Amino acid sequence: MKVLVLNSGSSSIKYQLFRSEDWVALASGSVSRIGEPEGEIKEEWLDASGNQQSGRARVPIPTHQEGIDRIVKALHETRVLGDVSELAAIGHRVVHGGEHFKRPTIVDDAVVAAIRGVVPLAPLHNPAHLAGIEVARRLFPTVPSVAVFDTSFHQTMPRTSYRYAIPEWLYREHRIRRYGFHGTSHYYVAKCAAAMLGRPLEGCNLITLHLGNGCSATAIRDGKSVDTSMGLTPLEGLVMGTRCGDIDPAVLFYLAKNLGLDTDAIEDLLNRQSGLLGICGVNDMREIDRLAEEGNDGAELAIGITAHRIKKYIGAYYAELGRVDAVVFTGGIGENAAEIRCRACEGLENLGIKMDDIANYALEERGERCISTPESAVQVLVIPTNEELEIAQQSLAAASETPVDG
Ligand SMILES: Nc1ncnc2c1ncn2[C@@H]1O[C@H](COP(=O)(O)OP(=O)(O)O)[C@@H](O)[C@H]1O
Ligand SMILES: CC(=O)OP(=O)(O)O
Ligand SMILES: [Mg+2]
Repeated sequence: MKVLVLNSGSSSIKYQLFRSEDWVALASGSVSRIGEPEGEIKEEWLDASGNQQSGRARVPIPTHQEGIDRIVKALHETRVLGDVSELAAIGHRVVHGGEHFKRPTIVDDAVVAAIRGVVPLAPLHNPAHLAGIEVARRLFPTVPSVAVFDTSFHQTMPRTSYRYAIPEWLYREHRIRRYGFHGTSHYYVAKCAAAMLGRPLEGCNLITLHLGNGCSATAIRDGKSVDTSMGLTPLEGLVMGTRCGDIDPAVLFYLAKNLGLDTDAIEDLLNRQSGLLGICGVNDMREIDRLAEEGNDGAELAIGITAHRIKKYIGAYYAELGRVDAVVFTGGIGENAAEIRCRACEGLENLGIKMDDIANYALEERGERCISTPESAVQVLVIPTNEELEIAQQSLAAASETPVDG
C-alpha cells in the first residue's frame, strides 16, 4: 500500500508518497508560489528501474485545489501511483490542534470544524491545512485523511510549563495557554537520538532544537515533552526566519500607542517582518552566513542574537531536566548551520557539553552524527528530521486503527 503526506502552507504544498512495506519515498516535491503570477513545481520520483528522476515547471497555480490536482496528476503520470485504491491513507500536517487532539485523528466534518476553530491561534498555518484537507477529501472520498498535529506531542507538558501568569479565566474560558509546535519533528528526532544513545526513548532526557523557518526548542524527560519554547501560537521562543520569538509584550503597547499601529499591522510586523529578516534584511541562513563572512554587521548580529537565544533555552531546559543525555540539532538551520551550533554550545563545558569543532564544521557530512567530543557528558547530535515519514507512519497506524506510540 501507499501513503501520501501533504504539508500545506499558506503559499506552498509539500508532499511525499511512501510505500508502506519499506517506507521508501517513491515521490516527493512541492508546489509553491500558489496564487502568484508564476507558480513553481518541483518533483522527484523513482522510475520503474528504481532510478531517481526529477522535474521542474513554472506555471500559474491559482489555488490549493489546483496545486493538489497538479500533484496527483504528476503521481499518475510518473506511474508512482496507479489506482487510487493503492492509497491506504493521506496524512496531513496540521500545526494547531488546540487541546482537542492528543493523537493522529481520522478527519471527518467534526474534525474539520475543530481545526477551523483554532485558526485564530495559527493564522499562518491552519487555513492552508484546511484547504489541503478539503481538496483531498473531495478528490479521494474513499481514502481516509488523517490529521497529524504539531501540538500533540506537547500535550504531556505539566501545567507549570503550559500556563501563562495571566488571569485564570483566560485559560478557563478561552483556553489561552502554551501549546507548542513542531511536535512531530521533536518526537521523530527524539526517537532517532534514543536509538543513537542505545537506550529506550522512555529512559532519555533530551533537549531537541528544531531550527527551520520556524524554530523551537523542547525539553524531553523520559521521552515526553515537558516544556517547549513556542506558546499559544508559533510566535513565542527562539528567533525565526521572519518571527521575533520572545519579546516584552509592552513592545506591542508601545507600537499601538506611540506609533499608531493597529493589531493587524502589529501581527504582520512580528510574524512576517521580524526575526532574521527584521534584524538584517535577509531570512535565508545560507545568505546570512555568506554576508557575515564578508563582514556584514547586520548578518553578524542576526547570527549572534539567534545563537544567544538558543543558548538561553539550552541552559533553561538543562536546569528543568536536571540531567541531559543529548542536545539534538535538526531542521534546515540545525542540520547545516555549523556556526549557529558552535555559538549556541560555546562556553557550556561546565554543563558537560563539549563540542568537537572538527566534527561540527565537517560540512560535507550529512545524516545522523555526533558532534561532541568523546569526553562530553552530554552528547551533541545532528539528526535530519523527517516529519513526512513520521506523519505517514502515524497516519497509516490511525487508518488501520492500530494504536501508535506518538
Ligand atoms: N546549508 C545550509 N546552511 C545554512 N542554513 C541552511 C542551509 N540549508 C538550509 N538552511 C536554512 O534552513 C532554513 C529552512 O529550514 P527548513 O527546515 O528547510 O524550513 P521549513 O521550516 O520550511 O521546513 C533557512 O533559513 C535556510 O537558509
Ligand atoms: C509551527 C511552525 O512554525 O511551522 P513552520 O516551521 O513550518 O513554519
Ligand atoms: Mg521543514
